[in-house]
Amino acid sequence: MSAEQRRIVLASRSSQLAQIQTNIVLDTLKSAFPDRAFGTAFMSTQGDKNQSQALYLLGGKSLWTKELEVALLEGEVDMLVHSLKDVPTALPEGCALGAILEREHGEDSLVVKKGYTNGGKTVHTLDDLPVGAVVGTSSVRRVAQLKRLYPGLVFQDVRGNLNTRLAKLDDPNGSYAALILAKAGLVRLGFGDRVTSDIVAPTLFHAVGQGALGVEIRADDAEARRLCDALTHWQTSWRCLAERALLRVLEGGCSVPVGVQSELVVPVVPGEARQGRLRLVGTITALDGQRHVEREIEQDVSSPERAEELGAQLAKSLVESGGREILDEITKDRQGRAGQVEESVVQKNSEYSIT
Ligand SMILES: NCc1[nH]cc(CCC(=O)O)c1CC(=O)O
Repeated sequence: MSAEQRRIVLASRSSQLAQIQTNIVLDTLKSAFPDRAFGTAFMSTQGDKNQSQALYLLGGKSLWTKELEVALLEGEVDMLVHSLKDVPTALPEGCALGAILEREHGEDSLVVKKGYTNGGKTVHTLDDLPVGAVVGTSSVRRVAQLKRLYPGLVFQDVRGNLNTRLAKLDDPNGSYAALILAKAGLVRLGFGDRVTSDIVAPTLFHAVGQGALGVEIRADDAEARRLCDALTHWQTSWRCLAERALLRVLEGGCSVPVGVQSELVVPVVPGEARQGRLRLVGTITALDGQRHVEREIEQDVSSPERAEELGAQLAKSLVESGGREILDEITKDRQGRAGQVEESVVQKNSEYSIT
């Protein structure tokens, strides 16, 4: 290895979860390329700065990524480590997804308040909660899907980083009986023991890309792309590319009530080219939970492009079976309520140091 090799700088948001995720990628790269030099940079984004406005009304799809992309395109950093679910389906000109890492937990989890009981009975699942119990989540996807099945529960917004949210939950004077959070985030932050139960499909379809890490690079950076190949888990990648293709057709970000479930069954045939049977389920739910469309597609795929085609095909089927009306209604509602929210001009973020 030559000494002139450039140092590769990984960057992410400065939240604790983002830093842990960046270090996961850093460690993987270091062990795959022990002779190379790597650095990290952490910065805050629009989403971090605006903690009071409901995510649903903030609207912008690039809340968590824009400032980072500016630094990437200016060549100050080389790889952005994101929770894939926060990455818009359309990337800015010059940016590309270099890697998608293995998804260990795609599902959502219920976290019940410490010491909370329903009339003396332990609460394990949503079914054990009493009518009127307050469940905290800031995701319209979760609220829409769960309102439909649990009309007796009260869903309330909760913001802040995970530590803040858990503190709000456990506050003896607080109003939440439980929270719903992505399992992946809880586990990575070391709060896996707080998971009371998982909430999975068909009760709750998770978000597109949930639980997987994505690495964004400059589209023309061949070296970064090569390093990314060592990070990619192709099975997760094909599943997530299909999920993202579905969302791209629906023109939504992480703040639309679109849920998915995917599975790639790979035949055990040593030496054969990559292939598998991809099953993808997609859902669109009205914000009040009254209408819900659910469609499924299953096919043998032998390339990521084919997986994406399947996702796009499923999106069309969702749109044609009532999804279009639900999405149009949400757009109208949002335009009415968020008229005053301006997309702020994103400037270069100078409050970070590369280490
Ligand atoms: N925007 C929130 C967000 N983005 C990624 C995660 C968790 C990690 C993941 O889903 O990969 C979370 C928190 C949550 O939804 O509970």
